[in-house]
Amino acid sequence: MFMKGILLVNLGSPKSTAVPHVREYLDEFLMDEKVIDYRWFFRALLVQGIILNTRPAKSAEAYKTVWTDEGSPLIVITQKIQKKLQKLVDVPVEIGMRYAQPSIEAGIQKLVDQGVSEIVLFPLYPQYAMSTTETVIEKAEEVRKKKFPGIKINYIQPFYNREIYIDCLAESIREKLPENFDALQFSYHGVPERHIYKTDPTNTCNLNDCCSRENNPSHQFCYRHQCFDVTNSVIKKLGLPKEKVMVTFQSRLGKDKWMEPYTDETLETIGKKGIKNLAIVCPAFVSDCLETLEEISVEGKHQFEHGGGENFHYIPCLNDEDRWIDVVKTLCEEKLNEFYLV
Ligand SMILES: C=CC1=C(C)c2cc3[nH]c(cc4nc(cc5[nH]c(cc1n2)c(C)c5CCC(=O)O)C(CCC(=O)O)=C4C)c(C)c3C=C
Ligand SMILES: [Fe+2]
Ligand SMILES: [Fe+2]
Repeated sequence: MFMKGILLVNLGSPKSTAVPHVREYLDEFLMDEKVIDYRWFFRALLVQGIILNTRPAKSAEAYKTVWTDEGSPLIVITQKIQKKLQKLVDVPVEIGMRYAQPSIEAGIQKLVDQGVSEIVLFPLYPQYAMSTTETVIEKAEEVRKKKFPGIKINYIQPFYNREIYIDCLAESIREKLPENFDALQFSYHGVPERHIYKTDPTNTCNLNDCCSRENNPSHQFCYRHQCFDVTNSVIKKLGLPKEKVMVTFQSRLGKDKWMEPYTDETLETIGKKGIKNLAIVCPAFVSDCLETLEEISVEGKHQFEHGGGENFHYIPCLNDEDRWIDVVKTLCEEKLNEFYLV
């Protein structure tokens, strides 16, 4: 009898806010060729020769502002999701991080120690990206082949267009929206434009109208399309007019051209254009983390106020809301059941 289990995978955080730990984490993260997709020599030159000289100290300061007594918000929230899900399913649930600890390997080992040989692995990213879903699957396959050749892994695909997820996100936003707002901004983590072209198997995405066209086969791997699709589906559910909604991309790094418009530049300018009351949500993240709690809630608020805005309202991620745990459960159970079919 094959025993099944679930591995929830998130991005990962440094071990602590100490600069050496942040450096170690950034080194692993940014030396991933699915994240900084230059050839090894140029990646090492950029990451180890330039970025790691200054960024760890700056990032460590940022992490200090969001760190809790229990640790990194991203990891603490992922653990909360694990605990709640574990109460709802009768197979073991563990977590693994793509970078740093607890690793994907440690998560699989914990499952194997409990007798599991068939794993449903859930990359906790609604939209597909080379730097998220793809690198998680690649890493898990590498670990499986090297260390656990006898186990099977079934991967949950990006769920950006699943109705249960859209309903859940829309309801969560509806509950948290302030009574009066001039605009609702959807701020997604950005990626370099090059990544979109690189992962498009059809070579048809022009980073513009193609992302909004219906049924283009490039959509399956187009992060940009998937971000717009989530936005459109959610605002339809909320009954919001398009004129009241903005989509922007945050967290860019380096000198490459990233997807536009940029969140920070938008926040700096919209106040003067008459948007005084802003609500902002970050649906590329299922759990709050440095990029939402510091970059948006704190820095983004300053940028908005600096540019003439008045009321800034950050809408938290789904985190461990019960309705989201139900979605996680449903998506996991679908994949668990597929094991019976093969
Ligand atoms: C949600 C999806 C994410 C995508 C897509 C993504 C791409 C991406 N990120 C970087 C560089 C950095 N990201 C950092 C933090 C970070 N990124 C995500 C998610 C996505 N990244 C999360 C959830 C977090 C937070 C982690 C935490 O511990 O809370 C950081 C580190 C922090 C910092 O120094 O700002 C970097 C660097 C690139 C280059 C990239 C695509 C190519
Ligand atoms: Fe596209
Ligand atoms: Fe990132």
